[in-house]
Amino acid sequence: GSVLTHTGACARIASNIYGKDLTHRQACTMANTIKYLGQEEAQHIDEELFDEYSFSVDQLMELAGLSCATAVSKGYPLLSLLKSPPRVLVICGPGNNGGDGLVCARHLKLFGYEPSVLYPKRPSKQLFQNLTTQCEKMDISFLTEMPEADVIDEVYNLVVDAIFGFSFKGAVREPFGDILSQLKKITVPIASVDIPSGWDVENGCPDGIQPDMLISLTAPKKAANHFKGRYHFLGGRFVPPALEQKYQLNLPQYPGTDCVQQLN
Ligand SMILES: NC(=O)C1=CN([C@@H]2O[C@H](COP(=O)(O)OP(=O)(O)OC[C@H]3O[C@@H](n4cnc5c(N)ncnc54)[C@H](OP(=O)(O)O)[C@@H]3O)[C@@H](O)[C@H]2O)[C@H](O)CC1
Ligand SMILES: [K+]
Repeated sequence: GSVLTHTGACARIASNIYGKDLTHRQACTMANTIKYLGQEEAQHIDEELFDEYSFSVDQLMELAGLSCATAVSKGYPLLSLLKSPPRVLVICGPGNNGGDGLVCARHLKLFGYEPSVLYPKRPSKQLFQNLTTQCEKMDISFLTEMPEADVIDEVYNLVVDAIFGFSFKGAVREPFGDILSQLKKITVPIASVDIPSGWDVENGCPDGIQPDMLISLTAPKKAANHFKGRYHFLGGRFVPPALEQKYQLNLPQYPGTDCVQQLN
């Protein structure tokens, strides 16, 4: 057939194959055929990484959190920040998404940012205690309560949302309802880890938070179809090729040795 530009290829896919009501972003996704995962599929892949491939949570969390800090440094470089010192608020939830946030905070500190962490519901597992100690020992401050939206806008350059990931279900329970309602009011950018918190993992949430950056880990989840922010990154470069093939993830090639790649 004829040689098509990227836009032309996406337009053809949108109109000829999948119907005319696709956005350019959706058509791109299909043209590149990277798979967007449902909730159960994401959980199966996660289990398989641990049970069949013998990874430990610590290992993958370290790579996931490093990816997040790297994506933040690409989207919001230190020299571009409007407020000095380069403060970043990292909000961590009670599961592994929150663990990714703690790792991200530690790497952001190493990159020269000044992260503060809000970690209101802490699991008793040793892993999370260790990650908390590592942050404390690096002089990362832990907040005792969620700042009001206007205070966040005044003090911080951006917020990393590591509250909920692919295991989120049902109506948001406190204290996270209050936290998310403040996040809906802020004007500084939000960078969401894996899924914008409070969004249904597959269907999104039209009146939820609207992050400026999404860092999808392993592979995007279906909710990413509803992401309208400026930066969509893929991170978590740890998927063994056989697992990628089994689930037909069709991950795009990471550039060189980078741990993240920008999807759009
Ligand atoms: N394979 C990978 O790519 C890896 C991804 N990682 C990250 O892990 C998360 C998934 O982590 P998981 O621990 O399974 O779950 P979450 O962090 O999404 O959330 C679980 C906790 O959230 C609570 N929860 C759930 N729903 C609600 C709600 N409606 N209101 C309030 N709280 C809620 C839940 O609480 P319970 O009381 O139900 O226990 C859990 O405490 C993935 O997204 C990645 O970010 C790994 O780091 C590495 C491998
Ligand atoms: K999140």
